[in-house]
Amino acid sequence: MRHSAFHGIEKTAQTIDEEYEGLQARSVDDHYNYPFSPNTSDEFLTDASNRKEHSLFTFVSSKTKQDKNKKRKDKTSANKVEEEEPAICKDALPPTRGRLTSRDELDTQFDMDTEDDKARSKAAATPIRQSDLDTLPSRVATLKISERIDRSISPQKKSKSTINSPSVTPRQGVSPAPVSRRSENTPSGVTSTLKRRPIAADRTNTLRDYNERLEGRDLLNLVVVGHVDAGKSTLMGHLLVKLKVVDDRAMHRNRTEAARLGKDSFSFAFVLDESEEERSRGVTMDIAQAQFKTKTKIVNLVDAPGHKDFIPNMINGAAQADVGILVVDSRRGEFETGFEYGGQTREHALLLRSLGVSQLICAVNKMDTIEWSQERFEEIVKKLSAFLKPSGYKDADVTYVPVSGWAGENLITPNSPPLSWYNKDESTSNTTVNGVIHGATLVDLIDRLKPPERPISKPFRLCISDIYRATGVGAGTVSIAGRIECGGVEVNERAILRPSNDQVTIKSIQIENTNVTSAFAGDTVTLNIQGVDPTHLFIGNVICDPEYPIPCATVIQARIIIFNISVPIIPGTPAVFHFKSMQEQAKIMTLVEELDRLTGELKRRNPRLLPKNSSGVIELVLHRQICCELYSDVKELGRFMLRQSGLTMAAGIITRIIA
Ligand SMILES: Nc1nc2c(ncn2[C@@H]2O[C@H](COP(=O)(O)OP(=O)(O)OP(=O)(O)O)[C@@H](O)[C@H]2O)c(=O)[nH]1
Repeated sequence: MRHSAFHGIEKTAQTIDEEYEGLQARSVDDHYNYPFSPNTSDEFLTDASNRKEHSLFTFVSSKTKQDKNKKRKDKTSANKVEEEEPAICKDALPPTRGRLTSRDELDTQFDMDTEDDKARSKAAATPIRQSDLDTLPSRVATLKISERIDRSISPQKKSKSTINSPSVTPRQGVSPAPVSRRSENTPSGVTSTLKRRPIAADRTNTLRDYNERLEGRDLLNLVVVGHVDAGKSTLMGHLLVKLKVVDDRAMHRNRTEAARLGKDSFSFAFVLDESEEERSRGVTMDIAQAQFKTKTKIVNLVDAPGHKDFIPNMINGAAQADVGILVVDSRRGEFETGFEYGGQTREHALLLRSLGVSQLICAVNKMDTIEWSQERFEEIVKKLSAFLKPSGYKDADVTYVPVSGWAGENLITPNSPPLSWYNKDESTSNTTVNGVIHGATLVDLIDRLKPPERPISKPFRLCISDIYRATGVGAGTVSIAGRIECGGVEVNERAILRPSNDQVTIKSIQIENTNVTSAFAGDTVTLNIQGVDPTHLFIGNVICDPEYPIPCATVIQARIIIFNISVPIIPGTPAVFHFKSMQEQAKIMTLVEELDRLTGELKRRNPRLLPKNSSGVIELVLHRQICCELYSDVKELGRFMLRQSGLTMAAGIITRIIA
């Protein structure tokens, strides 16, 4: 199955290409000296509506692998990309110089919810003034969300032409009214919300079915990231072919299509890059999904785009992942472009860690082009590990493997002659030296990944990442897709949509286009639901257990780690709040505390600013309600990222829901 996508993109292919070439051509010095205008003032966002035409990506829609044209037609919603893109390619994140940011720091700091913390939180509950909220620049977000729903969900808009009609008036009858800032549904100052839901006796059977479905394997959600053109899609496409997930006929079609477009070298990438636009440009633009099995794992694969323009889509994919593969191009100059000169290698690795992914396989790709050089492989391993460790990845959780996606070498079979230095002999194989397990193929390394804990005994929560118009499942049914974050759900169960509170019935559940009777935490599913008003449905909404509804919030307190930003964060700093598959306009209203980055101890209360590479507690106001949990309750629904001007400012966790 695939929820790949295509976009209505307002930027031309030419512009993307020019920027990409510019990126490659830029020297180190150019990169570091490039003029940078961070746009941290309100002007940046209030002006955003005027710049709508310049916004690169407004909509994302989806299709399935099996029937993409049909799905495109039926598609009922699209993800929006809310990023304001900078005119420059300066990396959001720093080159390797000392400490950058550490997810470990986040985890350790974030796990320190002491009494002192609670007292601090209480003291910090500064009231938010309405005038503050009114100044929130929101127009762009509002327009985009409205259009998306307008185009996709309302039943009268069936034809593709209507869907794309520019005459659709944003907000007409579909956009929810701006939320009241103190929702009656949300208890003020929530510090813990989540109770364990006892597993009902009648669920034991479905749990047994669930385990049978996994055939004794572990379920793993895996995202593939890396700089543009590192070879992610080719690598994973070829792996799917080798694992016979893609049959010969389909591969033959890909080869013919690639030849027709004059892009023969992309034939394996076409396995995952299915949209016409992706194929003709040779660039992945949105995430693609597939599933494959190894000896010990059932892997839900997400292939993320590498180009910097598509980082929001990459975040969307990474938000669903438990583990990651970071693909780097081993060619001299190409690795450096992605890693050192403002490419996406570092940013993707850091974003993954910030999203909670702690296990990483680094696939050193295109080894066929450098004659499988041991020296070069070791040089790249050294550079990557010097960066990944201070970024929060433990040595034991990172492995490195030399591969060729194009040649299909070292994916599932070892012992290729050029890799004799890697395979060595029996005595040295399977020993780990600095993250290199001699003799291990890519699939071996996937098999070695530790499965994450699945919180199936917590109340059901599914954060919607895609919305379709359901077909063949009865009138009034809508299909939503997403990953179940916790708990489980069964066919015919009732659930509630938050924040609208629509009561819904789960009519059917699909995993990989197959109907199942139940699904549990970790499963990526499509639910066909009845009873929902389609105009209430938005990406980022949560379908949850009606007895234990998820809290909604517009004002939260959070602990953040700040990246290598150019301008310090001050009260009033606007940001785009990236949370699961959604983005929302936000404003940092109050700086509550500055914390010691390493120990998490209080450095000062009410600081005037939070500088780069620091850590602090902030209060954040969101333009619209989001459904979230405290990090201490459900990690996946309690962490977020703040971006601005196309750059990542900070990663954070929700410590308190204020309103
Ligand atoms: N020689 C060689 N070429 C490769 C290898 N892997 C990928 N390529 C080529 O690299 C180019 C880009 O490959 P893609 O798979 O589209 O790269 P990508 O990382 O998925 O690109 P984006 O998703 O757009 O960022 C294609 O021309 C591939 O044929 C490899 O192992 N060896």
